[in-house]
Amino acid sequence: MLVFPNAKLNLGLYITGQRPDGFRNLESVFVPLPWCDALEVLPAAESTETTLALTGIPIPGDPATNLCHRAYELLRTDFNLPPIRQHLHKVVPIGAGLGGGSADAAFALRALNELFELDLSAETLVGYARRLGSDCAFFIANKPVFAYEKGDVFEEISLNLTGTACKVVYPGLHISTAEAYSRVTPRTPRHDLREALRQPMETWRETVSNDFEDALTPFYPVLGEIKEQLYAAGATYVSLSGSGSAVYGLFPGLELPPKLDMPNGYLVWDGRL
Ligand SMILES: C[C@@](CO)(OP(=O)(O)O)[C@H](O)COP(=O)(O)OP(=O)(O)OC[C@H]1O[C@@H](n2ccc(N)nc2=O)[C@H](O)[C@@H]1O
Ligand SMILES: Nc1ncnc2c1ncn2[C@@H]1O[C@H](COP(=O)(O)OP(=O)(O)O)[C@@H](O)[C@H]1O
Repeated sequence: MLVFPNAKLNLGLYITGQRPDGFRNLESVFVPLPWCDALEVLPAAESTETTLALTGIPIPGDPATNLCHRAYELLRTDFNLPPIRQHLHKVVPIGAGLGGGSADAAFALRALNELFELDLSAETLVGYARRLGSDCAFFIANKPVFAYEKGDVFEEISLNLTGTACKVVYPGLHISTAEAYSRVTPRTPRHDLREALRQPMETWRETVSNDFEDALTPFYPVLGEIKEQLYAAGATYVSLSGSGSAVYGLFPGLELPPKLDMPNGYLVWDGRL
């Protein structure tokens, strides 16, 4: 089975409080971004070992800790799964705030559910996904949601950005999620996010922000430079996604975003949501 795990964008992100379990409470809107990896999941012969082949962008860390493998191991604790062969071709940049690793894990859970006819409901898959990472559960239903608590509890929203031209710029900076959280002091959001997003996109620049962007830009000024470039190119709304370092611009009304020259080593995605 071949699946294409997509990335996500955060529209607004507020760190609202410290939790007793050490994590932070947050509020954000998650939107699917069709920048995709490719993941193949196949049953392997009974006598062979489970394998994971990795191509594309190199993923730091031991492959045994790869989220695709961890998704399989998690289901194997509850179900009698045969050995499998997985091949992940990595395209979405890592540590970019685009949730690529979490998407791989969620799509692996979904693929295993189908391939081995486990008949797990979306709700049950969400339960497994939560155990692999806070972002992971989003990719089970994979549609725009208002996320709160650890970013793993969702409410439907009626926001529709389908077809909006979008440019995502990843400057090659790997910012770990843990580092990003350590730089933010929780506070009450100045604007109600759902209410702000109901207003015309032209107003979002003043009312929709990302607490990580404010905390990280002084340490990584390149984030501010990319933001200025995207606004100068005509974007209506620009923001850091998640904990960075990818910065995106939305260009409603255009077929595709304008071309921009970026330094070598930057990865750029142009397309429509
Ligand atoms: C910041 C967000 C926003 O969408 O996305 P990314 O920028 O990573 O894509 C998420 O909260 C990232 O969630 P995820 O990437 O799944 O993080 P996890 O693996 O669960 O946690 C990594 C580390 O981040 C911190 N963490 C994470 C989530 C949270 N609500 N509070 C935290 O304090 C903890 O230090 C934790 O050990
Ligand atoms: N399949 C995977 N793809 C990307 N990163 C993975 C994967 N499996 C494990 N990881 C680990 O997850 C971390 C980055 O996760 P990712 O979702 O790409 O970033 P972010 O949370 O910033 O969006 C890295 O430390 C990486 O080693």
